[in-house]
Amino acid sequence: MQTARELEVLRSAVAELRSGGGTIALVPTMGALHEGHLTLVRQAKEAADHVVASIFVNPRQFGEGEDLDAYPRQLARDSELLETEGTSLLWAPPPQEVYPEGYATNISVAVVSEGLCGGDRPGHFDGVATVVCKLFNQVLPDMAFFGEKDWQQLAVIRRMARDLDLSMPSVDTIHGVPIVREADGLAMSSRNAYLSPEQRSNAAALPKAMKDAIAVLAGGGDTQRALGNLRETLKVSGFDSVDYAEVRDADNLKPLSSDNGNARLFVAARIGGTRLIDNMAIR
Ligand SMILES: Nc1ncnc2c1ncn2[C@@H]1O[C@H](COP(=O)(O)OP(=O)(O)OP(=O)(O)O)[C@@H](O)[C@H]1O
Ligand SMILES: CC(C)(CO)[C@@H](O)C(=O)[O-]
Ligand code: BAL
Repeated sequence: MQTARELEVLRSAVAELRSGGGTIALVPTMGALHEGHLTLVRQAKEAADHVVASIFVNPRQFGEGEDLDAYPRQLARDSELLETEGTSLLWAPPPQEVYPEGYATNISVAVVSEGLCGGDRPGHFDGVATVVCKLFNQVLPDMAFFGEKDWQQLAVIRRMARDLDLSMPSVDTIHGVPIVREADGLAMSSRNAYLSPEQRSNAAALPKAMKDAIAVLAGGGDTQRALGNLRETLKVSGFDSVDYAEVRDADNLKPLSSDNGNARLFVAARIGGTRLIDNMAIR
């Protein structure tokens, strides 16, 4: 597996892969890889001839006071994991390669970015859309893979690809991969590493409380009452606060009645300083 840290090197490595005539799948990440990321890589490998993975902790998607500096960086370990999975090329640029002196462009996707994580993290999805558009243009992949853990992020990226008429990849080849969970149900996330053993054990209350709420909602129970109970359960289970617990349309992310077949439950909650997110279909 080749690692590129400069755009020029990336472009010639991608051209080399292309010269064999095969297809390319891109898997964008911020590193500190876990089984969730590796599942994306495996699905990408099944779908394309070559997998290009990126590792870039994108400063533009972190707000003031967020964990940009603390975010785990473990490039050597991540490279080994990617190589073992048969990744062809790793794109791991330093920040100045992505945002050189004078960089001035922002991509902002309205509507799907509003509320949920977009409400709690102002500017976050501008940062995501901007860097993902750049990654797409840098690699020009035939397809790309993202996790459904970050469901709103996936909706933002698809909206951007549709609105900007992107063709490499086109919106139809932006694939979502179901959430990979730990044995106790907690969605895998690089930020789980911030949790103390006690917090980690308490964190399992999040998927459990969501499943309980879904059982009530799918049975026709009152939405506000079910969401209120979910908030209460999280608080008594060791969570410090709940940023949001909402039912929304799975596709356009507009608020939706829980008896609609396309309804999905979205929750973000904090345990110590760590913010965890999850989402599940209501059915
Ligand atoms: N548990 C998971 N299941 C499926 N996909 C995942 C999972 N965790 C992360 N991903 C996906 O991997 C890609 C890279 O995500 P990222 O590097 O931010 O990891 P993360 O674990 O989500 O980290 P964070 O803790 O910052 O949320 C994204 O498309 C994300 O949705
Ligand atoms: C898509 C992404 C790599 C953009 O920085 C990031 O938001 C992530 O890892 O989910
Ligand atoms: N996994 C989404 C990236 C972020 O939280 O910044």
